[in-house]
Amino acid sequence: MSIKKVMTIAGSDTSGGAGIQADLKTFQELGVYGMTALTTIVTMKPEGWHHEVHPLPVETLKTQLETILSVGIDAMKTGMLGTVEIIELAAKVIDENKLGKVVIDPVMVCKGEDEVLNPETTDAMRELLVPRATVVTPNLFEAGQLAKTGPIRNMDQMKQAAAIIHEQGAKYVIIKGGSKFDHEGKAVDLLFDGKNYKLYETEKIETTYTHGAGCTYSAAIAAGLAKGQEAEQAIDTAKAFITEAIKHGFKLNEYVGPTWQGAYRNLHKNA
Ligand SMILES: Nc1ncnc2c1ncn2[C@@H]1O[C@H](COP(=O)(O)OP(=O)(O)O)[C@@H](O)[C@H]1O
Ligand SMILES: Cc1ncc(COP(=O)(O)O)c(C=O)c1O
Repeated sequence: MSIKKVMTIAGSDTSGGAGIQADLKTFQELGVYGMTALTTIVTMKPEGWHHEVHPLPVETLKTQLETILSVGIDAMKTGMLGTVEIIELAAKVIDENKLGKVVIDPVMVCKGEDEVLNPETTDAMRELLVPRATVVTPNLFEAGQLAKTGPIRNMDQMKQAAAIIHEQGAKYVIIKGGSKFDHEGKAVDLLFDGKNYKLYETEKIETTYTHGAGCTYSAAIAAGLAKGQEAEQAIDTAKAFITEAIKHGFKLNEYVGPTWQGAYRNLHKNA
């Protein structure tokens, strides 16, 4: 049996819910082999759980990429990149290795944190990574930033932003309405492939335990692409996977509740 290999270029979430930790758990659950190129380490202050970001030297990232690419990969994803230099490096690696199955999760801030956005990294993401994406997975806020439309409040604005981001070069754009978008009480994501819009509607799960949802979702898409699925099929599975993981999100401490990637396997145990 040949196991497909996926690379994630992302940050380490020391609390285990998001970042490369979420990516690796998702890869494992979906039957692909994960390899990690770490950009940064995020720690949380026990009092108040404020995030502190500890970037790694770019040279260390380069060495990790060399290691992974010497093995070879079937797909890749990006998560928290942090600096323009790292975004440039990711773009270079995609080009030099002719990587064709690329999921870009344009992480801009951590959930619940009011970090100041760095406009330069947003610009670099828009100009260097969106054009190289097979699938780009912005949440509502990130979609507004990439498309430069400002806040997205209704379906027309969501469609407009998706079309603009597609125009920037991504083959598939999926904007995650998630819990923040109000659409008849449903959690709605919008997929645009340049021709058609497809709506993913699921029940809105009443929970705040969604830490790592975005990372998990994009990792699941990358796993599907690695296995040879078409983008839409990979997104269908990723949506079912994340919905189950959110349903089984749990309280880690008084500040945070991660999603549970192990939930999907139970759904299929008796199938
Ligand atoms: N409360 C919820 N109920 C159902 N689905 C949700 C909920 N929150 C997020 N999702 C889904 O989880 C996935 C990740 O979305 P989101 O949490 O918005 O990403 P991010 O972590 O990047 O902000 C999307 O498919 C979104 O629709
Ligand atoms: C390393 C890292 N990557 C990504 C994220 C984004 O997480 P989410 O999937 O909840 O949007 C976080 C948030 O804490 C993080 O620490």
